[in-house]
Amino acid sequence: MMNMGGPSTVSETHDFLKNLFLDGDLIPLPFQSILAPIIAKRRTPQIEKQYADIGGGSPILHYTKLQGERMAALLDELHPETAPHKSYVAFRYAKPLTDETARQLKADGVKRAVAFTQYPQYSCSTTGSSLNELYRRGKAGEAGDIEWSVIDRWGTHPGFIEAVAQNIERALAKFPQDKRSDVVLLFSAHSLPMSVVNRGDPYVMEVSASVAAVMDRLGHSNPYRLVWQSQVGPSAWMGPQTSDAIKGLARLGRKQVILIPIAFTSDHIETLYELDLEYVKEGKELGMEIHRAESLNDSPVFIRALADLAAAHLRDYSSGKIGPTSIQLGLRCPGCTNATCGAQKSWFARGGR
Ligand SMILES: C=CC1=C(C)c2cc3[nH]c(cc4nc(cc5[nH]c(cc1n2)c(C)c5CCC(=O)O)C(CCC(=O)O)=C4C)c(C)c3C=C
Ligand SMILES: [Fe+2]
Ligand SMILES: [Fe+2]
Repeated sequence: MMNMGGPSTVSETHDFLKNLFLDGDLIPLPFQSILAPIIAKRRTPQIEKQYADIGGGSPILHYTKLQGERMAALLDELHPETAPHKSYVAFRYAKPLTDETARQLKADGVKRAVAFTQYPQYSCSTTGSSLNELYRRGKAGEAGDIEWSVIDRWGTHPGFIEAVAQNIERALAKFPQDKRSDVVLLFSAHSLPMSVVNRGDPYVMEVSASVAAVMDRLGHSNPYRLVWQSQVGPSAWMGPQTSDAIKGLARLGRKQVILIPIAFTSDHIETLYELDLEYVKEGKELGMEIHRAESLNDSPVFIRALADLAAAHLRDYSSGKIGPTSIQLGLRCPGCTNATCGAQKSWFARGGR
């Protein structure tokens, strides 16, 4: 279960930020190993305060473990040929880090594993970075002798779409019935720098596909937009920004809104701090009735979707219908200049050999 992770306690915030700013696949910096600790140190107090305000840490480890354990139990029933199944968590910036998990796989004598991204939509900055790190560890022999395959994206899987749609329906039910069809559905995803979008990163297209699939499932019952949040730094990022969109809707008199996190499956500061504490509050001050759809967290519909995805992957892989990775993973972004991306894709295409 690959994801970025988050500080489980406030005191882990600094190490989390340091690992994040050290990642050249996410933020390429000149003199990275010198600059990263300086930037991390400078940002730590502000981000620590945000984690303190949402209850003292990120719930991502709790939910990822829970999702993985429940998925593995379902998988034993859905695909008994490869049972027993066991889930491991490999985070990119928080414990358990990918190198620690690699050593655990080796110690447990694992011979077959699926690198399962927990980001529904693919970006080189997220899933790509996790795969690059796993490739480095695997190639160095840290994970032992494993036959690898990869589930690298699943943003339009019907079970995932169903789980999101059900959470939207629950949020819609909070509005009076006669006003419900006027409520604006504001899908919000973490933004990307335009330099990454223009390199040909598939994330914006894949998030859009998720939104289109959710709206199909809802029978296009409401007006909607896809907006982008959490940009950092002075460069140009994908817009419109979520906070500007909320203010704009208020100005236009569209004062009933549901915010929907669409690119992350468990709660984190973007939902609990940025959406709930900042934007929902801002919206209310502008006289809006604004609610947030819940994150997927422990949604049984979502966990069943993870198990279905894994079962289909194992079945199709065993029968030779699919290779170790999706066909789409094999294509580097037209503007990619990161040699690790190329080496990583070839390594996983050979099953990690
Ligand atoms: C699908 C989700 C995410 C994408 C895509 C993404 C790209 C991306 N992020 C940065 C820079 C930062 N991200 C930070 C924190 C952070 N990012 C995501 C998700 C995605 N990022 C999450 C869930 C978090 C954790 C915070 C939380 O909500 O719990 C940070 C650190 C926080 C800060 O200093 O503000 C930075 C920096 C870039 C540059 C990027 C694409 C290239
Ligand atoms: Fe981010
Ligand atoms: Fe790349």
